[in-house]
Amino acid sequence: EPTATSHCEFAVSNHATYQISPKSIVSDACASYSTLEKLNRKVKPSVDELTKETDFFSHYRLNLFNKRCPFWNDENGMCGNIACAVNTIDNEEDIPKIWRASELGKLEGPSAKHPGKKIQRERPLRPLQGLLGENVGESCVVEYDDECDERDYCVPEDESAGAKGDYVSLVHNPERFTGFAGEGSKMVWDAIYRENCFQKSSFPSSASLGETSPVQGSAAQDFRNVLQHAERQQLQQQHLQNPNTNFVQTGLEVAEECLEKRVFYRVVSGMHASISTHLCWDFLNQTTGQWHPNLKCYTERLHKHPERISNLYFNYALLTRAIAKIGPHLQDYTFCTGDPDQDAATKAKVLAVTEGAASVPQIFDESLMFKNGEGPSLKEDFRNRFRNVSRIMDCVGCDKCRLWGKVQTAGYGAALKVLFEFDNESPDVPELKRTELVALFNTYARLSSSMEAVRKFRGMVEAEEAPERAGSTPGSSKEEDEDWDGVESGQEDEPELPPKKKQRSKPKTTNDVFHQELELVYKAFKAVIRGWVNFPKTLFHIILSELSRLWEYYIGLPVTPRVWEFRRPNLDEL
Ligand SMILES: Cc1cc2nc3c(=O)[nH]c(=O)nc-3n(C[C@H](O)[C@H](O)[C@H](O)COP(=O)(O)OP(=O)(O)OC[C@H]3O[C@@H](n4cnc5c(N)ncnc54)[C@H](O)[C@@H]3O)c2cc1C
Repeated sequence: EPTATSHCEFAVSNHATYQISPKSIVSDACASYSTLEKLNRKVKPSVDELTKETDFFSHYRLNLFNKRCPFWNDENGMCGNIACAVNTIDNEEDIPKIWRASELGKLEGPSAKHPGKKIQRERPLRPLQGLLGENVGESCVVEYDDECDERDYCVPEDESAGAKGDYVSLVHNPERFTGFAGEGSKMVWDAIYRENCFQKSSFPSSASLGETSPVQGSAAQDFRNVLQHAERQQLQQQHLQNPNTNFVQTGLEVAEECLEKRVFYRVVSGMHASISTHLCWDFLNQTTGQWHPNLKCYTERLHKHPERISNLYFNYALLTRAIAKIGPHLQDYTFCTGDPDQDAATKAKVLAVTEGAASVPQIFDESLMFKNGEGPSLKEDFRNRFRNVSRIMDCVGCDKCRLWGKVQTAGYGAALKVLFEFDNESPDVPELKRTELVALFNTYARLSSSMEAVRKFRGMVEAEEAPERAGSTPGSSKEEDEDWDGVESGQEDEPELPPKKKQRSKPKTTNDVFHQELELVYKAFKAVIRGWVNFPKTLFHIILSELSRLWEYYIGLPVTPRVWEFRRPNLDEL
């Protein structure tokens, strides 16, 4: 199995790298799918314990109701316009009220207002006066310091004057199907993805790590390469005449995706994939009222789009790195001022998670980002866009979706802050606020449970596709698990499958084996022919790039590193 270290380089983002196979490396991160899954199996119990069983991490303070959607005109404040309305099925009137989207989206469980300074002073140990429940340690929940820092990637929840928000229980409001759909959700997702349009000037060519190599490019790509080459030469000429000339190119290079922009997109898409996974896993059939995993929902939204699953795994790698990095800074953190026992227990649980996350080194290398000359302005742009995504969350017209949307954007924001603002060598380390820590660890827990759900869904898909293997428990056939992570499954909460899937399979006939073999031979034949057909084009690109390198050498310029190599074909693609 490829380990994190043996492949720790930025892979080329082409479709083949999205092949969801245990050995594939998640591009832009440095770990294979199976390494990440194995890590998740190890760390998930601690993550669940931390987020479900500690007062500190199971409550979140946010301003859920008093903020206006700043992006489109809505007279009624909270996205009350028709486009934002929650709707899934046409005849909602016909279904019982409790199964309607409007009900499903409502917040559940206890909630409490942020106490004013006076109450905080008078009742330091019970500032919420038992509103979240008698057993909740309020000194673990209330956040006293409301200051925010310009290094934040999210809009701090306490930004608007006066409204400090409410404390809500994350355990009482699981992220699951709510029925929020249609124009309302589409507008929000569209607005979020629009934030990915970075300014061209933010991207110097040196940031274009991992760009598609000419060997795999199209004709348009070749054309771009030639133009870029000419442009680079022109700049170099100018630089020779005037050493003050800036080496930043004028825009052609942004047709390529630079690493930072790709990371931004992947974070958003991975978050979207995680939300989709949860709503498909905890799905309500609004006509029968039954909650169950919805395989069709998963297949349509995720399985048919392996790049979305790849983005989900990428986010897991990114957050794992952030959690591992923050670990040492939490050794001296006080989680509960008024309850030393709970404080110690919470810290022990936090450290179990951070140490688990640190057990696979080099999962993501943040030092490769924002490191060139334009780093600071690019970082600024990156941060502002991320803040905008947080603001867009106020346009989500369903309370529970808005809650989890805000928790997760704050969680990714905190992760980015840890990755890009924490320098372990420097004494100037920004402090993470309570809200940020809660969001960070809960977002990690969301990704962790999405990965587990994807693993089980994958097993269900395989069981559907290969009925002869249906005798084994879905998602945990010994053979498959050994492929994926080298351990036998044994999860007690495997989903119930329809009865037909549980029947023992009939033994394979010679005919079945013959057809399977024939299919493999056909696929191998296709792969060979495809290789032959592509060979002249590949050769042409190799010659072109070598000539260009030769020319650079001849005129005394630094020679561009070679972009092609001999590699064995990837048999996973068969
Ligand atoms: C912030 C937020 C939180 C939400 N939380 C919940 C929730 O908790 N429960 C719930 O039931 N619903 C929730 N929703 C609604 C849910 O995400 C979907 O919008 C809804 O189920 C409708 O789905 P859809 O099939 O129309 O496609 P959508 O998921 O709305 O996707 C819109 C379009 O985006 C593209 N797309 C989809 N997934 C990805 C991806 N991963 N990467 C890149 N592009 C993609 C596709 O082209 C798709 O057509 C939430 C929506 C938002 C905006």
